[in-house]
Parts: sequence; C-alpha cells; structure tokens
Amino acid sequence: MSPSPSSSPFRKRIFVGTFIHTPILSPPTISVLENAVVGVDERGVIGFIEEQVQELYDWDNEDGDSVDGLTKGMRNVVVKNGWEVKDVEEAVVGGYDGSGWWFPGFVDTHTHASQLPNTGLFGTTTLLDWLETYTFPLESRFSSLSHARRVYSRAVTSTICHGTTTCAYYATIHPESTNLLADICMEKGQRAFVGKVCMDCKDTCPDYYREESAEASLESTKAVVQHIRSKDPKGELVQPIVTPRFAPSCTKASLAALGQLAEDESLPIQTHISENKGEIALVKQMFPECGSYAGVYDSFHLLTPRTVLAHAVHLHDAEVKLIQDRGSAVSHCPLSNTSLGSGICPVRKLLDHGVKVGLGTDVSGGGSCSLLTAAREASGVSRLLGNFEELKGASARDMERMKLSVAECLYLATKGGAECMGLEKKVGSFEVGMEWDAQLVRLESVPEDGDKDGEGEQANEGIVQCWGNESWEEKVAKWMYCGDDRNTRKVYVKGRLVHDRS
Ligand SMILES: O=c1[nH]c(=O)c2nc[nH]c2[nH]1
Ligand SMILES: [Zn+2]
Repeated sequence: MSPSPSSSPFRKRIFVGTFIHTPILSPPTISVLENAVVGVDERGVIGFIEEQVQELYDWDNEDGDSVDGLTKGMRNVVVKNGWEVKDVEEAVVGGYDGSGWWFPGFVDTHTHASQLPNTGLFGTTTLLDWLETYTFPLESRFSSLSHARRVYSRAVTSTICHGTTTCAYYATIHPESTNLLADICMEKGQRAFVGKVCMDCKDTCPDYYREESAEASLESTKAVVQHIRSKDPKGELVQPIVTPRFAPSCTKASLAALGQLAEDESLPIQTHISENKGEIALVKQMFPECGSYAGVYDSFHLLTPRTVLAHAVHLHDAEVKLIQDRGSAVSHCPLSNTSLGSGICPVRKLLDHGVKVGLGTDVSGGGSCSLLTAAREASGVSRLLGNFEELKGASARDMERMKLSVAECLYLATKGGAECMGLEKKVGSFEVGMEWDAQLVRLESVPEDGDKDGEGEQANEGIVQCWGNESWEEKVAKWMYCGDDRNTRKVYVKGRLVHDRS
C-alpha cells in the first residue's frame, strides 16, 4: 500500500554532493554548494545544509571503514546539527565525480493530463480549430474510467520521470476521472493541483458536452474538491484547483459561481488567457461589457493571488497591470505557443511589471511533458523576441533585455513556478525548513584518458557529455540546452523517492 500524504515511511537521511539551485531572480543567480550535506528529516523537511564539508568522500579514513555507510565528514555534520548518527537511515550520494548534482524538482504550472495521447498532433491548426479537431473529441473519452486510468497513470509517471515534482493538471469535465487523476498523483507521490474542467457554454462547446450546465459544473467541481480534501485534508501533496477552461467555454453564471466557490473555499484557480488572436476576438464578442480579457476574469472574481493564467501572449499593458494588482500569476507555455503558432509571451515585460511567472508544458499544445524542454524553449523564444522588437525599432539595450538567461529560465522552472502556485515557502529551492523536492541530475562523464578513440566504450549517443573542464554553470547550461530524462536519475517529493533510474 502506498503511504498517505502525511504518513512518514522513512527515517532521517542525508543527501550528499553538489547542490545547485536558482534562489533569486534579480540578479539571476546559479548558486552552487559544493561538497555539501543536506539533512532531511522524517517529515521530508530540510533540517540543515552544510557546505564545504571536510573528509566528505573519505570512506577509508583513519577510523577504518565508514560507519553505517557514513564517512567521518558526514558523521561530523550530522552530530554538529544535533542529530544522532544512528538515526540516519542512509546517505544518498549524488555525483561526487563532478558530473552530477542535486537540483530542485521542477514545478509545471500548466498542463493537461488528459491530452497526453495527442502529444505531437496539431497539423496546421491554431488554437480554436485545434480544440475542435483534436482536443474536444479526445477529452470526451474520459467518461470511461478505464481509459482515464490508462492515460493518467502514464501522464503522471512521465512528468515524474522528467523531474517534475509539482504539477498543475487540467483533467476533463468528468468528475470521477478527475478524482482518479488526484488519486494517482497521491499513489505515485507527486505534488499536484488537480482541476475538473468547467465548460458549459452551449455555443462554444461541442454537442457531446451538452449535459454540462452551470449548476452541474459547479456541483461536480465541489464533489472533486471534497474528494481530494477527504484524502489529503491539509493539501500536503494534492490540492483541488478551480478550472474554468477559458472564458469562451463558460457561461457568465458558471464563471460567477466558480469565482464565488474559489473565494468561499480559498481555492486556487487556473485558466487560459490571451493565447490567440481569434480567441481574444471571441472573448470581446461574448463579454463586451468587461473591457478586456483580463477584465472578464476580474469581473467574476477569478483574478486572485491564487490564480494562474496560462499563455498571456497578447495582453495589453492595462491587463498586465490588472494582473499584477490582483497578485495573479502567468504560466508561460513557450512550446505550445510555438506549436499552435500563438505568438511569443513577453516574459521580460511581465517580470518588469512584477507579475509572477512560471513555466508550463501545456501538453498537448506543447509536444513534451518535460519542463527542461520548456526552459530551453523559453530561452529560445526570448532570443527571437529580441529580434522582433528590433524590427519594431526598440533600442539595442531593450532588445538584449528580452533574452532570458539560463539562470532565469531555470528560476521560472523551479522557484518561479513555486511562487505561482503559492508554494514558495515549501519548494523550488534548497533552504532549511523547506521540503525535499529534488532531482539528481547526471551528465555522461567522459574519462580523461579513456580508451583510444572510445574503443571498448559504449558511446551513450545523444546524452549530454561532460568533459571535465566545464564550470558548474556550463554544465547546467549543457543540461538545459541538450538534456533529457536520461539525465534525471532520482526524483524525490517531500522526502519520498518517486523515481529511480540509477
Ligand atoms: O493550449 C490550450 N489548450 C487547451 O486545452 C485550451 N483550452 C482552451 N484554451 C486552451 N489552450
Ligand atoms: Zn492549456
């Protein structure tokens, strides 16, 4: 049986090696803690962090062999921090040869677990015809629980294998299969936000969704909230999230009821905003009295400090200001924006206005569930945006500022995402008191004096190689630009090992 979110199936552990994280955005910083030990207690909480520990890897020191698998340096740190060595279950060593490091788990602020089977399918469509052609028919199949189990098990496993320790999921309109998605996250140990999709507007939703009324949508959302809270009352691992699909899918009655529910129950909210110009025109036509797309959500009390808005590609300045005033966040989904030809989200502008920004994979608009790929794409499109601004006559300095650095992209993938989801005190960086949501990253280490011409060695085709002369910052850049799930060797959530590829 899998442990409940609050149970404690393990004892104290120490994690050893190099720890890299991006704890601050301004100035963008890749912080490297070498020869370090992180102590994680029975609750999965970081109890201490010690850097530059002496005799850390000295398994055969003057005391003879290591005691209980802990070297003298490790034991000294444990005792110095008030723990007893006998209470430490194990020392998990990550990459002491310079080719591996511990990194915070990724926070995916926007994806659709139900759309996994359509990954890579969009043809020549853009948002509105893509929804009609590919997405609505696919999602209608989730009235079947066996179908839902098959897809959701694979979706959660895939994101975990790619280092995603927190994920904000859209399910579908079906409450039972949405509950199942939440159960699967709990079983597999992933931190998650799970939302039943609300879409009750008869003019914009397909015929086979006709049974969804504003009342039904609200009642089934409440049922999902209750189900998740019955299993995880404090939301330690999985939380419900109010999910109006996007303004055009919902009636005013439904938007109003969902805004009220979120307020009454202090629930987070996720939706889409300003992704595509046709969508924006539709919103203007459906909600002329609201002034703007962001104004629609604001009118229905759906713009809150716990709201995450996916895409935000074409916002007007006044909308950016409104979103910032309300403390809402943006999930930047660069791969999806590119695939569906939606445009490029001006992330620098959002950050300059003080809007919280994280990254989303947005499967299946996006063709990969990897947040590492999203970080890479965020860098790529930001560099292109600089060129577009140049065409519009921006200064060279402004053009240069559009580019997001490796440190910034990885910040968005970790701590930035945690801020969007209201989890910044728990996850996203390595600090005492935060929870151990982490991934062990390894590059392929190429031996300095290996076999001639690699003879006798199995070249690991395509995996990022580390030649021994790179700085830590360069290794991290190689990982972001060329890495994949083969580099993600172990994944922990709240101290629990949820993936082991080593
Ligand atoms: O990228 C997107 N994926 C969706 O499923 C969706 N629904 C509304 N708007 C959307 N955008
Ligand atoms: Zn989406």
